[in-house]
Amino acid sequence: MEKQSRLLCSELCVQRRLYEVTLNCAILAWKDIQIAKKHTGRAIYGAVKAGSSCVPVCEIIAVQEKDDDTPCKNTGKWQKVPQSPADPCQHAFTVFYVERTRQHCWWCSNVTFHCSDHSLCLLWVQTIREQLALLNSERRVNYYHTFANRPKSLLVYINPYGGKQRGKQIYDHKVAPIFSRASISTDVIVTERANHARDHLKTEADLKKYDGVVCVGGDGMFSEIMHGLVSRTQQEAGVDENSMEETLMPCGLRIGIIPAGSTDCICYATVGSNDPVTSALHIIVGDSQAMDICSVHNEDRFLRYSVSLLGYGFYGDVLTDSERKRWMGPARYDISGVKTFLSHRYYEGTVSFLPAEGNLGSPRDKMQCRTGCSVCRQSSSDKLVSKNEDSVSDAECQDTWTVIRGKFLAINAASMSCACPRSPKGLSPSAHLADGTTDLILVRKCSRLDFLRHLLRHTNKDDQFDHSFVEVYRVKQFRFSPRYQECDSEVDLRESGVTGKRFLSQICREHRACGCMPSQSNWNCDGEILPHTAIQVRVHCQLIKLFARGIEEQQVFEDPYAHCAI
Ligand SMILES: Nc1ncnc2c1ncn2[C@@H]1O[C@H](COP(=O)(O)OP(=O)(O)OP(=O)(O)O)[C@@H](O)[C@H]1O
Repeated sequence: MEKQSRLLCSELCVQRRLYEVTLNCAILAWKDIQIAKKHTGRAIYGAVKAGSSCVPVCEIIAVQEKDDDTPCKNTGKWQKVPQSPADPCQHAFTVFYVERTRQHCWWCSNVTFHCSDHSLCLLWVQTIREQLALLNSERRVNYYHTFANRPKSLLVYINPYGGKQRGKQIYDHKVAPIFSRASISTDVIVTERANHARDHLKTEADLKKYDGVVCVGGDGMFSEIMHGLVSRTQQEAGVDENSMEETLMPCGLRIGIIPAGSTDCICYATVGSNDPVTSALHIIVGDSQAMDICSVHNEDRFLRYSVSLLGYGFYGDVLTDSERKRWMGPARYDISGVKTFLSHRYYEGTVSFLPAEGNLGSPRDKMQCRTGCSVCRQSSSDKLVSKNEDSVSDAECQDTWTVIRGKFLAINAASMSCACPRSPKGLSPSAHLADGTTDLILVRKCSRLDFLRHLLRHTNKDDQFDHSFVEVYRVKQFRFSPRYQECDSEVDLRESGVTGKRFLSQICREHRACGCMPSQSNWNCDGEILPHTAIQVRVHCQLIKLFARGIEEQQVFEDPYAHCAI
């Protein structure tokens, strides 16, 4: 690692012990002078070992000069302000910074440095602020990651009814105070109805005023925001969303997710936790994680975008059933899951897909998408090259489509691992967030016991694809058509939201041969039911960016002082 030249180095007090405090453009480090004399061992980042600690400048949230008459931050108690000019605690400044805790969670820690000289105190505050300001004017790389600009102004949408209906409380108590500490200005809109945020983003919002959009809610709320932003971007670029062939325009604004829903899968897959403070800190430090989006069409009609799961058969049926049990709360997913499993329905149809080529790995290569993922980085540079060279488009590769007909218990397309606390590995553990592909998983008709074995493997270490009745492909596009084509009356029923008994009885009337087994399932598109079963799906590489950095690997840090050129 390249050594950085020192900007400041002073002897300052922390809790009345003398520390050598050093700042360079990458790191702020402080070392207990007495302890350091005794120990020469290596220190672990973020932990106070052998009396030394450090924090990367890009993870400093703010620095504040401490008023003499405020309570001491470190003890929370009021302390007498020393009068003697020689008192080393007379002037102080506090640095707020990111500290990692358990399981990818972050929290806002702080340390207060004291000194006797006011001008020295001011110099430290000013120099740290200058370094933070530089983060906005240049892209910096820390140990693992390139940082984009920190946001200064955000548009925040809060769903007050998501999850346990605590969205507003979570934002007001946990997020707003740290945004304000980091001097981020916000315009907050508490939604009044479903699709309020989507419609506002699509038509009204003055997006030029903001550096990002924040969604406080669950996956459904995120989907609203993503649809609003993607559609607005296409409108402004004159791109027709109904045309499958059009290349969609990437969105300029990043999206932050403050988790306040029931499942918060997208947040979990992109940050590694569903903790609101962690997400707020990722927003403040200006993280940037690109993400693919699938467009879903029926013929020449755009239906929806998807970022996580498109599921037909099992997951479609679970969602359809659970929608009728909304009054049960989150328990409905378990009940509908068991019911759907016991009904053991299979569906006939044809799946065609365009396989991913090149260095995009395979769904079974056990390469997990993590911060700075090399597969996603490669896709990003491939995307740039193909844009510049106008290379072979997917449309010219028509002859490589693969066609599979059969009876399926489930057809799933996972554009990310879909890991969540219930299924820590997710539906496709090696799926990538931003490689321009989706993992198409076909579970063919099999016995109930075999299907149960497959489902259980989502929760243990065994390979869930290692069954004769499961196939998995990494694809760029796919199509599905059910064996029994849907008639207009079925689509009308779905679109008008009439589901349940009436819908099933309609199908059973039309396909008497199947007894009470419906001939078609529904597509579950990121938790929404699609009105059509015959769909065409195309993955758009890195169409949006989130204020996230993907899931960080277990950290092994080097000696912070190695970077300080001390
Ligand atoms: N003010 C509102 N009133 C009613 N519904 C709303 C409102 N604002 C947003 N919604 C809708 O509520 C739905 C569910 O919200 P959200 O995703 O935040 O929570 P959830 O469903 O509990 O969590 P998850 O999606 O993670 O399971 C979203 O689809 C969104 O469109």
